[in-house]
Amino acid sequence: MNASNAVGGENRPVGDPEVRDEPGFGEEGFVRNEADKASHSRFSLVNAFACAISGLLYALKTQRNMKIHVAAAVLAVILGFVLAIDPLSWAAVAVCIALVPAVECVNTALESVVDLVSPGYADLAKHAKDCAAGAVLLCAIGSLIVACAVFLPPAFALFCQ
Ligand SMILES: Nc1ncnc2c1ncn2[C@@H]1O[C@H](COP(=O)(O)OP(=O)(O)OP(=O)(O)O)[C@@H](O)[C@H]1O
Repeated sequence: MNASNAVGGENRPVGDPEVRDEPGFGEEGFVRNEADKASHSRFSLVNAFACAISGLLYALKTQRNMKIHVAAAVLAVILGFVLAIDPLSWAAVAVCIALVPAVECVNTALESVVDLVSPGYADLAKHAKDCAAGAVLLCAIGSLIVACAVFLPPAFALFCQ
């Protein structure tokens, strides 16, 4: 299947120079096609970071769950300082803080691709989205267990002394 887009209801290849200048393709109409990838001419490390940050911001803006993950991460960091957790506990908290939003980003990416290729109902689309949501749920449950293991003992010690 050829990569294409539907600006203004038309389907044209993403490498079409006219498409690059149209709204909806980044502020500078930035789109990479196969020729760009082969030449590596237009894609610096800064571009790569900018795209990654743009993806994180997109997920944060559009996904309610992402906002919840970020709020939980902020709460975990505050609790970590208040309860003076040890370095190993900080490492466990840091892994959870990175892992859950990362999986949510992958979930968001998968939802976007599914919506692109299957705008109407399809059993496979349902399974794909449900599995991705399941992955987020598993990570969130694991992180909750880690949070209980890390924060509950020092919290009890603090309030029961
Ligand atoms: N094209 C489709 N075909 C079949 N079922 C779909 C389709 N799109 C969505 N669904 C069903 O609706 C659910 C919610 O999909 P939606 O795209 O609204 O994700 P969401 O509300 O952002 O979910 P999440 O909370 O996991 O981010 C999916 O898990 C799936 O069961």
